[in-house]
Amino acid sequence: MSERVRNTGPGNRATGPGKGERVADWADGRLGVHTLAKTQMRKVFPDHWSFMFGEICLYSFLILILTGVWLTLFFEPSAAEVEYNGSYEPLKGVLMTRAFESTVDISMEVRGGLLIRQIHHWAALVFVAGMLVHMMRVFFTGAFRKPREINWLFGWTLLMLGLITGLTGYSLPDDLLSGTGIRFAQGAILSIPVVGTYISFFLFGGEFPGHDIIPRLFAVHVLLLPGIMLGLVVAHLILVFYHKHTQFAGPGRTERNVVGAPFLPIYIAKAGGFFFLVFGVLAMMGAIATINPVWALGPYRPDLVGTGAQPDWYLGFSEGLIRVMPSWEINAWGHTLELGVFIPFALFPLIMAAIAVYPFIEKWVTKDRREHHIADRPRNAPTRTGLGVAWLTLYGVLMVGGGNDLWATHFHLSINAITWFVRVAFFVAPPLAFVVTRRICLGLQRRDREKVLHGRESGTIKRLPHGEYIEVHQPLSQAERYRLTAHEQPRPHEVGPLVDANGVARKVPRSERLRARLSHAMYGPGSQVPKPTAEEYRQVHSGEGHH
Ligand code: HEM
Ligand code: HEM
Repeated sequence: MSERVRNTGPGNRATGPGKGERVADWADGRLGVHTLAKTQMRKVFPDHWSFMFGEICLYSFLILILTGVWLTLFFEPSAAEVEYNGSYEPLKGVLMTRAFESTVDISMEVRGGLLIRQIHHWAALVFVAGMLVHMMRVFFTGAFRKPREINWLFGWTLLMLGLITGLTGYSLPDDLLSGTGIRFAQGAILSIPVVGTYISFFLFGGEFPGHDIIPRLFAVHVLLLPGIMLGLVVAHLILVFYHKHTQFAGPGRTERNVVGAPFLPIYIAKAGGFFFLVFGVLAMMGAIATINPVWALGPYRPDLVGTGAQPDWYLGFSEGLIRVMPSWEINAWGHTLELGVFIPFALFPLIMAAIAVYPFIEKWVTKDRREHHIADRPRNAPTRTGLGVAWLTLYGVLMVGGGNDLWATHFHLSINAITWFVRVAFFVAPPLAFVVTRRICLGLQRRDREKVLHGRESGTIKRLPHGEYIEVHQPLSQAERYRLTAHEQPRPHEVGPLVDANGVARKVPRSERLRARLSHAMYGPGSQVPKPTAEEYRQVHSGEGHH
């Protein structure tokens, strides 16, 4: 016992450094980890429930890698045709690709195979959902502002790569549903003017479906995209560390400090626990909720399409774009331009790109070059919040379009009526959502103002001696009043007088006028309720002192 203590302990003057210390010294001399750990491990992270979404992305991504590597041990990305002879009776004697057969084998023969497959698929759905919610959290709190614009772009790239990784994974098992997905993608590629056919032949190694696409998608799915994503995730997290996390306004919190718990030991314990929680929930979903039962769908055949064929949820909006688009087609000089497919195909990246460039547009409008480490409350940026909700509404409307068949069968509606509803809602719903959201934000700002000036409604009604009824208001704490009034209320940008002092017309570039107009939309009188001033507060609370 005493031997062990002597060898592994910190050591003393008589015995010199302990073994553990020597190993640590050796490693530190080569990696410099001590200095790194000393500066980084005590890094402080602020706490808020919405900061958990980034962690959900991270953990589901790790779970995808773990389960994905396991799946590669059994999955065979081969389009070679085989006759099924496994244990699942209904498929006996059916011709299929080896890819499909190996997926059925993973589900039926490999011990725990179905569970891992299902965890992988559920994790993919949660991963993309996590990214969308995390992105919207960052958007609504303005956490993309300087210095985090590049990290916003890293994140956005992760989202795009996540969508493609999901699509390539979904296509691997070569069941009827995934084959339909590949066919859909090929149709979209074919619609590209001039080069569409060439690209399709290049990707598929000849006519659709061919023998090459599954092995190619496999390499892309298990190696190329996860590799790039892993690198980007590391870069993303290094930047989160480097910039420090944003925090919500509160007493003692400034643009120059971070108030929260240290990474080690508090955050690492919380994060570790949360990882297992996410893993546990995904394992439970994988265990109890069937997802992609490929054996019931059967192998892919180019001449068949199953009813109710749907992509995974996150691609529902691209499906919607295609389904609701009128089938416009132009035939000229012996060529066909398939606008009914090409326009939606081109709109898809544009809708996504709008979100990528937003921070730069906002910066151009506000001309704000300062760093921002205090997160906005969404209500205090009504125009931005309105735009975010409008974007989400568009996404939602298109998802309804993508599932038009399911809406029709489940709610006994006409599919044409749904298609027309989506066509109209595509143009009407986002602006409507924008206006309604802005009004709600302004209403909430007004409520904050009331609360600061008059306190919180207590629900207690009092009758005064002269007969008047009043509701007793409880004053807010000083900390709460600070929280509700800490935000800035910038003035909109003005173009200034259009004639100079000598009465000569001043040239104002069109871009400047546009900027001033947008700036008014963001910060004009209709976009923010003036927050109470100290003078107003004093007036309300001087003398009469009650509600
Ligand atoms: C694989 C996907 C992703 C992972 C693993 C990930 C992970 C994280 C984590 C753990 C944080 C710190 C905690 C938090 O704020 O939630 C964070 C912050 C951040 N993420 Fe992501 N993220 C991903 C995707 C995205 C996307 C899609 C965007 C935006 C388009 C984005 C933009 C940001 C920004 C700007 C921050 C800094 C936020 C702040 O300081 O308030 N991330 N990310
Ligand atoms: C970013 C992350 C990833 C996403 C979104 C994703 C998504 C998917 C999806 C939706 C499927 C279809 C599952 C099914 O059969 O129902 C799939 C299959 C597959 N994935 Fe992934 N995956 C990811 C990462 C990985 C990684 C890192 C690997 C391996 C290193 C991997 C290996 C596989 C394999 C071998 C299959 C085919 C087996 C099967 O379908 O059961 N995946 N993936």
